[in-house]
Amino acid sequence: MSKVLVSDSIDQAGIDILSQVATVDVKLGLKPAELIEIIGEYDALMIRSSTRVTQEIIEAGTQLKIIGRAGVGVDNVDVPAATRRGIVVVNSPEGNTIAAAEHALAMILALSRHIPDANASVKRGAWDRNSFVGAEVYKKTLGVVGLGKIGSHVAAVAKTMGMKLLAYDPFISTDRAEQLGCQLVELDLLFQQADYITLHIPKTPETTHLINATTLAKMKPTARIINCARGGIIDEVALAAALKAGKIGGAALDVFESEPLGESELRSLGKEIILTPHLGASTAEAQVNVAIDVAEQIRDVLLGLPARSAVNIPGLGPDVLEELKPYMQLAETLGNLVGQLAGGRVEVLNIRLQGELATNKSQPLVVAALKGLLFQALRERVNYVNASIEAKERGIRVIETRDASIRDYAGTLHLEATGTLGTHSVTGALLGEREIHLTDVDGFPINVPPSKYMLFTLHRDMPGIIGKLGSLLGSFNVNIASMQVGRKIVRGDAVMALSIDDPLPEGILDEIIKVPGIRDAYTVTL
Ligand SMILES: NC(=O)C1=CN([C@@H]2O[C@H](COP(=O)(O)OP(=O)(O)OC[C@H]3O[C@@H](n4cnc5c(N)ncnc54)[C@H](O)[C@@H]3O)[C@@H](O)[C@H]2O)C=CC1
Ligand SMILES: O=C(O)CCC(=O)C(=O)O
Repeated sequence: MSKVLVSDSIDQAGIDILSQVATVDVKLGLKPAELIEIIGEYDALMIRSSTRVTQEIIEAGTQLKIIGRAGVGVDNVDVPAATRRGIVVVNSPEGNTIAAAEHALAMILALSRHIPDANASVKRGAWDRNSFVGAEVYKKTLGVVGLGKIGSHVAAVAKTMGMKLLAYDPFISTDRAEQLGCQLVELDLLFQQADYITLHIPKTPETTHLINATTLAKMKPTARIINCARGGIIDEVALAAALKAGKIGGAALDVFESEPLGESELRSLGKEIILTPHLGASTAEAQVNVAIDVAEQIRDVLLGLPARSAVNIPGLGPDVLEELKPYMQLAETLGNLVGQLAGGRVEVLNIRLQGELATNKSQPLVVAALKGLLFQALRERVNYVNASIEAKERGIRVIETRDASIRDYAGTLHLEATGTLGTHSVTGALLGEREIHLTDVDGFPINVPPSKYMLFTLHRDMPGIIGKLGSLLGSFNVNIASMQVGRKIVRGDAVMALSIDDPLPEGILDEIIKVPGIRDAYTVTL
């Protein structure tokens, strides 16, 4: 049974899902050295934001197949190191969107009305109404930096509070911004005009210290900055200095350059600053959402299925991936089959997407086919993450064609590869949305579900051949589960596809080829 290590606190709903397929160990508060010492035993690691998954940890995780981040930001995971090792990194892109957006909105209002300090003052026994005169957000300008999932929700709610919205996001269209009631502007203009600036961007080299002494100097002296995105987007030293000097009006921070926040000037400031300990995603609802979302993906990957929100494989929306998943399994099975029929050293893999598949995104299917093709060479080391890189390193060229015409099935996938055993092709389709069927081998029509052990023969369609093959297999104690012959013309060439219960014993292929009429025989394990 697989083993999963959960090293940050995760909702029980996630643990329950993982427990369906794995032994789950929850070990919180591990020091890096302790994690390095034990990670080698685990197939999966599930974290939130406290565990830093460094290259060293990834290298020590010799069995690791997947790292699941129960949240959005994966900046606490060395994703390139994981990719190099073929480890899938998944997150929950939407599970905590509302929670983080509502935290930012709460920060805006709490900062405007001095709620934390007023509350603390009453609790101390005072009744001071003069020190806490606030400001209204109505008709004020909110500058949203990053109009993605969280930024959009903040904008939508702020709009209903009567705020004027400016937004900066170089990757969002004017149309989308307009739909949200935002005016897309350059960053400098947003800094100059906004009364509130809320950050909803990832931390990248471009966004690190985006808010610094220079940009702070462009803002209104009354401007309030909210950061519920990532620490390090704001230069904390510059922010503390600007607040002290009255160059800006206030700040509310949920995230910090270093977490937990250590010694910091920020702690010494008064009601102009609100600090929360990275609580953006800390709602009961969000924690259930992210735990389920990520645990399901870990479960799927441990079962050999693709993950819907992998950050280090060519991404597709979860809906598209969910729809493509059965076809990805078809592609992988066909890749594995054609790879074994063709033998090693495949240089070109031809993939034809037929029918409804022709209009689909092909990349996941190509990746899945390559994963199958390379399985014999790399076994468990090949996965959806590294299949393309491994194929490229082996000089395998992929040629993709599309044919939208519908034949017998809504969508079929045809793979052809040339290797040390010659050129071979296989075609497959889905029956009833999920059931894989082989519909063609080497140009001969068949209709069989793939099975773990299979035998294919190329033979002359003539009386007695099936009986002879059956007797031969029987003499080697090989039990045939099913058999089908595919032929184009009567008494011409034909292909026989047999499902057998056990692997074919050593040496039997040579005997099969000696049967008069049989020209070639191949055995595969799927
Ligand atoms: N405080 C907390 O507990 C939480 C924090 N987060 C953080 O919130 C941030 C936003 O998350 P989502 O909205 O889910 O992400 P998202 O990916 O939906 O949106 C990010 C937006 O930032 C934009 N962007 C990227 N680079 C930019 C740049 N240089 N300038 C301006 N815009 C840029 C992108 O185009 C995108 O629209 C992330 O950093 C995430 O890690 C998310 C959840 C909880
Ligand atoms: O797990 C958490 O509480 C942090 C959430 C977060 O920062 C994120 O999802 O990016």
